[in-house]
Amino acid sequence: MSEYDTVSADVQHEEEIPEDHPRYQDLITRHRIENGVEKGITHLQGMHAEGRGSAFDYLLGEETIPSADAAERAAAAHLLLAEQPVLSINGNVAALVPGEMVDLADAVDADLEVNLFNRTPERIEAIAEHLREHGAEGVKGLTADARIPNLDHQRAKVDADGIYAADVVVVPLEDGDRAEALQEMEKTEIVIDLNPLSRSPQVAEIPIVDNIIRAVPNMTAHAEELATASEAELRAIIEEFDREHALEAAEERIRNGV
Ligand SMILES: Nc1ncnc2c1ncn2[C@@H]1O[C@H](COP(=O)(O)OP(=O)(O)OP(=O)(O)O)[C@@H](O)[C@H]1O
Ligand SMILES: CC(C)(COP(=O)(O)O)[C@@H](O)C(=O)O
Ligand code: BAL
Repeated sequence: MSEYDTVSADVQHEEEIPEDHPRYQDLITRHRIENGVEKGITHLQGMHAEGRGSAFDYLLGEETIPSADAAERAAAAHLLLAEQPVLSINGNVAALVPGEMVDLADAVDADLEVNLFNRTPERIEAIAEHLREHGAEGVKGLTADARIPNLDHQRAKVDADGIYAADVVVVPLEDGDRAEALQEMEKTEIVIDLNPLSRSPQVAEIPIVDNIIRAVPNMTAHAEELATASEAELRAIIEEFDREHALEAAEERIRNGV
């Protein structure tokens, strides 16, 4: 029996959730994680991670705060300027925003790479297939012929022509150790994480403190709007972005509601 067999098969479908429920988006999110576990793409621990994120989102007011929108615009600018951008996909990301990640990859000409903390061949293949079902053409992460230096564990496994070679990497819902190790490789790291105190946003050049469900479509919208911007304009957007302010503004909203 696999760990997934212990999860109830009685998973509600999204369309059964009343749209006028005041916490509709949070309910949808929970159900997507539950469905991800059922399908073998999300690890059971993904539910704990979702619970942590959900608590922070509640305190943020379940909205994209202005500093997060600025971070999402700066992230789009970085991705458009990148030579080899890669979007990292774990089991939670695959369950929550598969089509949206494919759209972002298309908008900025990035690769998608499956990169897991709880790595198994079955989950890697199931996630790659799930992304393909949502329109992805080439999915990286299956070759795993390179290692992130100074990082023990399965989570160090990456593709030599993917995350290993990337100049800009989007790492949503990332663990702090891997975020730090990628930072040491001198990559421009864009982290999406609802906890501004988590180690990952703390080390990222662009910390996005927002729910991935809102952040990714907003990054794509910014990228589409900036598609014809000059290099100087994109660099100015990046220059203007203040990462310390973004982290402080998110913490202030969570602690004091302002
Ligand atoms: N839907 C979501 N959107 C954005 N962030 C989320 C979402 N769901 C969960 N998170 C965040 O993703 C992170 C996943 O946890 P993870 O174990 O990878 O990091 P951690 O151990 O909490 O922190 P650290 O980065 O210090 O290791 C948590 O910080 C959680 O708040
Ligand atoms: C559950 C997860 C957020 C992702 O795990 P995976 O899909 O295996 O990369 C993990 O990093 C954790 O915090 O426990
Ligand atoms: N994400 C798995 C546990 C951690 O290192 O945060």
